[in-house]
Amino acid sequence: MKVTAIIPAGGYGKRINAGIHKQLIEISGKPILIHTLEKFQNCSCIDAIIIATAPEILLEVENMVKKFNITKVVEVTIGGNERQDSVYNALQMMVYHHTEIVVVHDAVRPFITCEKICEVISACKETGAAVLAVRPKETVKLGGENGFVEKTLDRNSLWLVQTPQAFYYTILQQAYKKAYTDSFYATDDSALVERLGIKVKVVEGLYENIKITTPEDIEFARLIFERNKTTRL
Ligand SMILES: Nc1ccn([C@@H]2O[C@H](COP(=O)(O)OP(=O)(O)OP(=O)(O)O)[C@@H](O)[C@H]2O)c(=O)n1
Ligand SMILES: C[C@](O)(CO)[C@H](O)COP(=O)(O)O
Repeated sequence: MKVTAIIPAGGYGKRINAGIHKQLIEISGKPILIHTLEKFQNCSCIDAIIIATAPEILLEVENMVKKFNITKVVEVTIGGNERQDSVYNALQMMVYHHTEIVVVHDAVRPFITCEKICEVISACKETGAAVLAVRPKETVKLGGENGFVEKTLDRNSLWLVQTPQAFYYTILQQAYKKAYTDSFYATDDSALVERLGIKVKVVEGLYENIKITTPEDIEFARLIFERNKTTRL
């Protein structure tokens, strides 16, 4: 089965506000986007990669892909206003790059491993839809009115969802079609698939697979890269 990764890289990073698109911030000598792409390039479970990025950095991203020899990239397309729009644009490119399985992964989660990518794909092959997720480490409360706690949630049935998320192409395409018909927006792809009544399998993720979101995440990311460099020696 052919597996294509979609890498949404069309955001800016307002919460980090670094003066450049956060996926282009250099850590350990390379842009975050390249660190992420290299994980997919060097993973035998992935056949092709499609990137959706902001129009103002599209040329820069294309040049980076060439410079760092990310040869699995078959298309760099324009992203949209929301993450969902960026993934949708990339999904439309499958008309030219036929695939059976689609794996969506945030450009700003550079600590993913090939092992976890392959695990999510295997679960998807069995079930049609699978996501990576970790269990909350802390007690989780539901907020009520005026800053008071409504109640304490049962942690054992909660998951913090990450990417990659893998789907049969036909399922994801149908989920996106329905979402746009209903003007429905969500923060991840599996939420659209759930609306079709399809069960999404959870694969245990990695706490280290952070989404670089706020300024302290950049500091965490630098530390993880430094540690990885030393442990590899
Ligand atoms: N219109 C958008 C918004 C986000 N993304 C991508 O979706 C992933 C997760 O987005 P996140 O980092 O949460 O959002 P950003 O929009 O990049 O950050 P912010 O909300 O702080 O501006 C990132 O790889 C980001 O580039 C995208 O492709 N298109
Ligand atoms: C898709 C995602 O990475 C799963 O955690 C996340 O939902 C994206 O979050 P965002 O901050 O809403 O872009």
